[in-house]
Amino acid sequence: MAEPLRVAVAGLGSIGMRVAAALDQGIEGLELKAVAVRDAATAGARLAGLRSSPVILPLADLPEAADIVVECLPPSAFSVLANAMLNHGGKTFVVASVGQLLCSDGFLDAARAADLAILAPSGAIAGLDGLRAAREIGLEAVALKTRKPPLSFGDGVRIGDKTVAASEIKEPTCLFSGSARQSIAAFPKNINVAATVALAGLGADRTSVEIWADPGIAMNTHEITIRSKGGTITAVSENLPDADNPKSSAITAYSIIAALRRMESVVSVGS
Ligand SMILES: NC(=O)C1=CN([C@@H]2O[C@H](COP(=O)(O)OP(=O)(O)OC[C@H]3O[C@@H](n4cnc5c(N)ncnc54)[C@H](OP(=O)(O)O)[C@@H]3O)[C@@H](O)[C@H]2O)C=CC1
Ligand SMILES: O=C([O-])CC(=O)C(=O)O
Repeated sequence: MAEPLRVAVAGLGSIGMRVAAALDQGIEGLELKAVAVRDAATAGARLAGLRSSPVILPLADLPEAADIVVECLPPSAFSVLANAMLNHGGKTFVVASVGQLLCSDGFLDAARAADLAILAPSGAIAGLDGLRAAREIGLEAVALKTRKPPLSFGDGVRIGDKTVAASEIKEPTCLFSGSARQSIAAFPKNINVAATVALAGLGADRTSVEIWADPGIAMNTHEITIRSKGGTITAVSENLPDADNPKSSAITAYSIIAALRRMESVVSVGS
């Protein structure tokens, strides 16, 4: 039997902790070998419930220790890991902070040159299967409308050049309208899904995005509308905010776990 592939998880927050726990529970063909945390003093508590004993390493050392590195970091920590991945060709980089792929100039070209495989799971959005097919027949327009409860943007919500308390937003309020690239710059922790849609479809500048804070909803809601020569697809995801981090939808971690499970499965459905 082949040796299991070694997996490292970067960042043990709301998403990373669930991914590490799933690997610990067992995903065929994969083995949790290493993790990176911001503060080593918290690592013991985070790893206490696991059966396996992954080594705790600095971010930049993860690529050496693993065949697959799963990034679950805040956007600000992404580039340290991404640059380290470039020095380790032939590995797989599974990315949660997908927006950073649009922000890092030249990273995708460098990854191609380094034979680095980048995998962006669907995360908090559904409908990418249809988007991929529509791209093949001929895309005409792709639009993403994201609505979240005000608290999903944090205590302070940015509206134009002002920041207001989430509790002060009493009606649906448009926070942003523009391209996917601009949306990531404006809301890096809230709209990675725009980058995922852009990469699968019309690109960062031709994918249009609206972001709304809506006190009337409880779910992080993403609606994607795809117009192509094959017709129109509309897909709506209504996601529970993650209990540990309401900016992120709870389903996101499970999309990464599902992507890891697919790597070694005999049948691949819906790709
Ligand atoms: N693709 C998608 O559809 C989605 C993507 N996301 C993105 O996924 C990413 C992870 O989200 P989430 O888990 O909710 O975020 P969290 O803030 O819950 O977790 C991030 C973790 O990274 C840790 N960390 C910070 N700096 C470092 C460092 N230098 N080295 C190692 N660990 C570090 C933090 O440590 P500490 O706890 O000590 O601060 C924290 O535990 C974010 O960028 C988020 O925007 C989110 C939702 C959907
Ligand atoms: O989790 C979500 O609903 C979406 C999100 O934060 C992101 O795309 O960054």
